[in-house]
Amino acid sequence: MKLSIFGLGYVGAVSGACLADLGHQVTGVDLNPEKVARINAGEAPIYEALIGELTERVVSQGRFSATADQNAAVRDTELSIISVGTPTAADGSPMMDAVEAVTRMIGETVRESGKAHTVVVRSTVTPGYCAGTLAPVLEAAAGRRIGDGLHLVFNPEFLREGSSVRDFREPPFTILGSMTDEGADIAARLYDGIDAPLIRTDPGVAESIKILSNAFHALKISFANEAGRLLKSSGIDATEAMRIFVQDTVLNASGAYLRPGFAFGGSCLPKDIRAILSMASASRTDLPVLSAVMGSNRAHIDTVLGMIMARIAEGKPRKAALFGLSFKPGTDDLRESPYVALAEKLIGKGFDLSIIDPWVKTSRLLGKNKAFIEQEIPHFEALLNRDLETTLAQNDILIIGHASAEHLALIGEHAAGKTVVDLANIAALRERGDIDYEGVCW
Ligand SMILES: NC(=O)C1=CN([C@@H]2O[C@H](COP(=O)(O)OP(=O)(O)OC[C@H]3O[C@@H](n4cnc5c(N)ncnc54)[C@H](O)[C@@H]3O)[C@@H](O)[C@H]2O)C=CC1
Ligand SMILES: O=C(O)[C@H]1O[C@H](OP(=O)(O)OP(=O)(O)OC[C@H]2O[C@@H](n3ccc(=O)[nH]c3=O)[C@H](O)[C@@H]2O)[C@H](O)[C@@H](O)[C@@H]1O
Repeated sequence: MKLSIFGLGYVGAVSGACLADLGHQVTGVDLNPEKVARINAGEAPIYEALIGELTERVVSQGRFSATADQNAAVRDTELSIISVGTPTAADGSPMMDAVEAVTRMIGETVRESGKAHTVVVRSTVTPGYCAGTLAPVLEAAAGRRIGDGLHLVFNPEFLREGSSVRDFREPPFTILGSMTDEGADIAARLYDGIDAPLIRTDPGVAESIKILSNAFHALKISFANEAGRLLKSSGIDATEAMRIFVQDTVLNASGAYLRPGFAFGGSCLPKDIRAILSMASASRTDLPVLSAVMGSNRAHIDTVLGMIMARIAEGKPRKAALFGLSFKPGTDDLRESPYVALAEKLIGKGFDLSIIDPWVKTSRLLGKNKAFIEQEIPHFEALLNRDLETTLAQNDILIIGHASAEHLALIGEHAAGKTVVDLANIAALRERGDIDYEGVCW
């Protein structure tokens, strides 16, 4: 199938390369010329496992290219995927401007061409949005009704950053929330070759499944972390309790997101919780549990800050090394990273902080990711990835968010006599008797 993808961020760049790999002819479009140039040079605009080599291969095979010419991309293809960003607006609701602008442009282009076209929305939207808001926009711009050679499908994406190519290839399910049967038939052809249950439903149900999944992930993490804080206060090993707890797959749906650890973050879970809360507020629906999730997450970061400040109260200098800055290992995405939040709090308390994260290379940061870290910690480049040996030698407080196996080995060599605040449950550190060790939930 010849298809276009609008928005070459995590979702668009990964979907574009993976769909090209499935045999489709893919044209990517982005407003950011650097992302377009990178794709055409065979380079992925994001940094994580597998995507670099996959992009290089499908671009060199001529199956994936990028352009800034939006109209040509629509004219030359039969289906357009929308995967532009939907960041949080000031009132907590997701900003739909980019989704709407792209939809309008697609509609106007198909009005001129007179050809059939299918629009597949992959960006996360609030329940009811496609049928209630986007369909009228598309129909008005195209000058035709949906069903008249024009289709609108909401097709949620479930990939996780850091494992996005694998997640694209092995999704839990493929959901097509289509306004027409023919639209679902056309969109289903995208995923020929993907071995996952294919579920057809209406757009509102599909939109709900996506946003509820993310809310449930955040809720589970908060639950596991609160369990961790509670059990630690009673001297009980939360890791062991939850290790056994998740073995119940009869009454508990899955063990994912239920291991106590550090706070959650990233560009999706916090954003989608805010989207749900703004929707609830607009409809005057009281959601006491979901309203508390972000507060619980912040309390978790403050608990770790408290552990570190307790050492300062004991006389240690305000100087620490933080391992891990991206929101999780295996990616350089810093957006709403809880490690950035922790770093910012420590800097605010006057710490001389060194940050080590081999995944984050300042020269590679782009777009919203770059803007986020520049706003949160303007001088981050000066703190990041100083010489590792020197950092380990000069810091008495080591905070382990995430670190490579190689770095963990070096940390182990330098840890004797130091304070280690472990957010990642590193057994090799936890089991040692010669360090001032404190785990976040154990
Ligand atoms: N990052 C993730 O793991 C996942 C994200 N999602 C959802 O997918 C959507 C996209 O997320 P990301 O890829 O992370 O966003 P992103 O912020 O990494 O990328 C969005 C891209 O859209 C581009 N863009 C904005 N307006 C445009 C326009 N008018 N025309 C063409 N390009 C335009 C931006 O320049 C940017 O490159 C969001 O709704 C997000 O909630 C869904 C599942 C997973
Ligand atoms: O809609 C989205 O954008 C995506 O959001 C999340 O994906 P992502 O944010 O990339 O990564 P996750 O692995 O879900 O991690 C999110 C946060 O939760 C934390 N986490 C994850 C797993 C866990 O067991 N515990 C935990 O604290 C991570 O460290 C991270 O801060 C969802 O999990 C994806 O299914 C979804 O497609």
